[in-house]
Amino acid sequence: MKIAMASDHAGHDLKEEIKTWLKENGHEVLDFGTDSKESCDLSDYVYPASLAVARGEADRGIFVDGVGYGSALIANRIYGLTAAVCQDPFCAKLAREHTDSNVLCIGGKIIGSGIALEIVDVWMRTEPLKGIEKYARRVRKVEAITEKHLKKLSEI
Ligand SMILES: O=C(CO)[C@H](O)[C@H](O)COP(=O)(O)O
Repeated sequence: MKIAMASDHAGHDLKEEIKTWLKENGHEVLDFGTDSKESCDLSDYVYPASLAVARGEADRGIFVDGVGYGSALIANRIYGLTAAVCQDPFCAKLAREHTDSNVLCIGGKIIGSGIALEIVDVWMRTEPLKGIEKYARRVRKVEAITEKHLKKLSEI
């Protein structure tokens, strides 16, 4: 898969570790920065990476900041993106199976690299349970809310 990655200073080191893991496991990474631990503003990196996912230039996104929420906040404002903050592999499994997330957000200040790589591994391998009606229905309802409140990129 082609994965768009982004971080701020707080997520930089973990982003680099995840990037290495993804490449070692046969994935392509589009790295939108940041490139150092110098203090920066998350949206400068997560927004362009989010657009890459929304445009289909990447299959999914993995964003890393201090706690993960800022990245999800930004990504979930973009049509077509469904970002989940995951703090353990169980969250990652359900974020794919139940809510079909296409962006994973992790907090570098709260998650060690060992558990982070487990989260990424599970999230990358897990498919949505589209055959189970209750999950499919819930995803459709979220899509209906999106249609009502978010603009498609082509309409902006
Ligand atoms: O976690 C974050 C957003 O979800 C950011 O990484 C965090 O807010 C950065 O804070 P600071 O500039 O104090 O390191």
